[in-house]
Amino acid sequence: MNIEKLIKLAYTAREKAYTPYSNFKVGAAVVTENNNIYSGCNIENAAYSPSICAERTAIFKAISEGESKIKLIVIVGTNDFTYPCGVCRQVIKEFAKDTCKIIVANNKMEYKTFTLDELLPYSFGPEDLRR
Ligand SMILES: O=c1ccn([C@H]2C[C@H](O)[C@@H](CO)O2)c(=O)[nH]1
Ligand SMILES: [Zn+2]
Repeated sequence: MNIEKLIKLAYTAREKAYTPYSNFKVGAAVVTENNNIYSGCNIENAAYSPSICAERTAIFKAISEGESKIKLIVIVGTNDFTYPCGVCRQVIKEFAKDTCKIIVANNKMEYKTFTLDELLPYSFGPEDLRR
């Protein structure tokens, strides 16, 4: 699936965002190494801390369906470019292929592409526990 279609999928996922507290809606779409696609939105909670970001919703949907690695994630926020929070960067680290692309898009179909190393340098991950 091309990037434009994935961005559109993330826009559609964003429509489902449950954000009564922030009213900041985010959508995400991931492509797994098996070329399956999962999307997700942010889901907030009255107790605030149980809230989850769109990126983690999409990734956890993929993992819970038996996928193991993601090769691309697209993120669309409410206004301008929205970058993944630190927690989501760490979750991407856990499940990303080395070549994983992180694509941040705005509402005009414009997008920027990053590597995880750019967004999470000097990271800690699964390999650090295997030494
Ligand atoms: O990259 C981001 C940044 C924020 N949020 C969500 C968390 C919260 O529901 C709302 C405001 O922070 O946006 C995401 O889903 N992804
Ligand atoms: Zn996050």
